[in-house]
Amino acid sequence: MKLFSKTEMQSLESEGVYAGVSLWEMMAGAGAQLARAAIDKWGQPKGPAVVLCGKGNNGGDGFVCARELAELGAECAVLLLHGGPNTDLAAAAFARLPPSVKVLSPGAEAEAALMGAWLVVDCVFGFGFRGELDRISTGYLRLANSLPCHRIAADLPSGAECDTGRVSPDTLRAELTIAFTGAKPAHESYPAKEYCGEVRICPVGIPPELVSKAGTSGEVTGSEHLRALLRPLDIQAHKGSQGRLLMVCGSWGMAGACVMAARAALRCGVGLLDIVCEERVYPLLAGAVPEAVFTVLDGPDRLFGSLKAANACVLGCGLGNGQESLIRQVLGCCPVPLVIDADGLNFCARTGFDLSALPVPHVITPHPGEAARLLGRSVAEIQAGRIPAALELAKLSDGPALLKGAATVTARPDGRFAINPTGNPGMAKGGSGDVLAGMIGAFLSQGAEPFEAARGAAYLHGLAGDRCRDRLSARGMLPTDLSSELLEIFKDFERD
Ligand SMILES: NC(=O)C1=CN([C@@H]2O[C@H](COP(=O)(O)OP(=O)(O)OC[C@H]3O[C@@H](n4cnc5c(N)ncnc54)[C@H](OP(=O)(O)O)[C@@H]3O)[C@@H](O)[C@H]2O)[C@@H](O)CC1
Ligand SMILES: [K+]
Repeated sequence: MKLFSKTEMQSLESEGVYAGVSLWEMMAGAGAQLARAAIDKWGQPKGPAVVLCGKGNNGGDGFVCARELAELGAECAVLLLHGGPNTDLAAAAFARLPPSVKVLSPGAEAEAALMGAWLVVDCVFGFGFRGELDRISTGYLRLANSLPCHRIAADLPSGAECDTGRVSPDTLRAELTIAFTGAKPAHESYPAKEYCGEVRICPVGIPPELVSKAGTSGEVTGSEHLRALLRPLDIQAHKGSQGRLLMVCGSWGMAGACVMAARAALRCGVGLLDIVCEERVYPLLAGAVPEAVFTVLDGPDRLFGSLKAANACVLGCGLGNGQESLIRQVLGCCPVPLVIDADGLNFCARTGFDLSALPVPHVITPHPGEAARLLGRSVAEIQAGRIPAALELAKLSDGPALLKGAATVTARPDGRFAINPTGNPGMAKGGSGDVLAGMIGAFLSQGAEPFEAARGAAYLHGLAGDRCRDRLSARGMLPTDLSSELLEIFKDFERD
């Protein structure tokens, strides 16, 4: 599914106008959809509706909605939070308000009306909002959030930034958000996603062929992207043709990370798995992953030989921070695509290693803590703007960056990004990331393009997690349970 940024939406609007649909028709469509959606969701009005309106076109949608609600028999008031409209379009909508719709300004009467509302329609800001909410909006949105009324948002909950998914404190908490024409990044990325409630996409008159042809830099990953990764196996396949993956993972005290990454990679069809490890962890790993071969480290020559033989390499899961020279050697001479996870990333953050100088394709897979270390920010800052953080990480490393967490964001250095819709809180457990790194490594070793490998693996990983939750509960499921669900998913794909 495409995600339209503010400028992408504006150019689509212009194309719509060029195709003969006026902006006024679009606004009339938006306001009507909003009123209809509220009635459709909550039935005939059981009390007054208050439409909170800003100065821009989102406010204009609100005036149309107020007229529609009044025509449906609702007692309705509009509250002009920032004075009269400042666009011709919104002004035209304002001029068409019927006399039965009360027009209020901030003050005691407005507060009393809001407190008695059955329905609050949020038309303060749409995709034009950026930065922080002003004092007046904050006060009224906070009041609206505290009331036992229904709340519907026009396009976006006011206080949520369209392109970044950032929110201000007191952003409207909607039960239902009507996204006009198409979804926006903020509908799918946290923290804004949490404020949207149910999101319905409603056309407002732009010809559908223009919408489907429009290019967007953001999208939501879907099963079609996974299908593209899971190509049918060649009837003449042999172990050498199914991808040879090298793992430089696991250490004394953290062998489990390597085991989980290795098993996940094998489950994703890797033909040959070679694990580089210290001598003392070899017996442990050999018992846990009998399918793998091992490069037991007794000198750099063995490492170089294994790297050269591989099609891809996973570096970092469970390596700890005592393996600097090993990590340095891999980063310094790896001739094949690389997944850099966990302690590989911590090494880069600690030493300032320039990931953009790597001569081979590479994917970085930080969780918010690792991302914070790489970008020199706090975890809270990363989480407040996950899309921009992922884009910045992709630029920093000059390769795809996958920022883990709810609605994982995979970004490319050129500004394109994908948000992952699968997964659940049951996956927030040590080991989940190791499984994901192994899966990405597997697809890379089988020749997938790095961004596609990362976003497809994230989708598959979350899908397996959702099936685990349904079977085992979110609380009780473990990262090691993901494997059995991968098998079921692959069976479904092979049957189709
Ligand atoms: N695409 C479609 O299909 C259709 C889209 N339509 C609708 O148009 C909406 C977009 O309208 P829009 O461009 O007028 O922007 P909108 O969100 O109303 O806000 C702009 C105002 O907010 C202000 N402002 C910004 N940040 C602020 C802050 N922090 N604190 C205070 N003020 C702040 C900003 O001020 P300025 O930056 O100009 O100083 C400006 O005055 C879209 O979401 C949808 O609802 C439909 O009508 C037709 C079909
Ligand atoms: K809004």
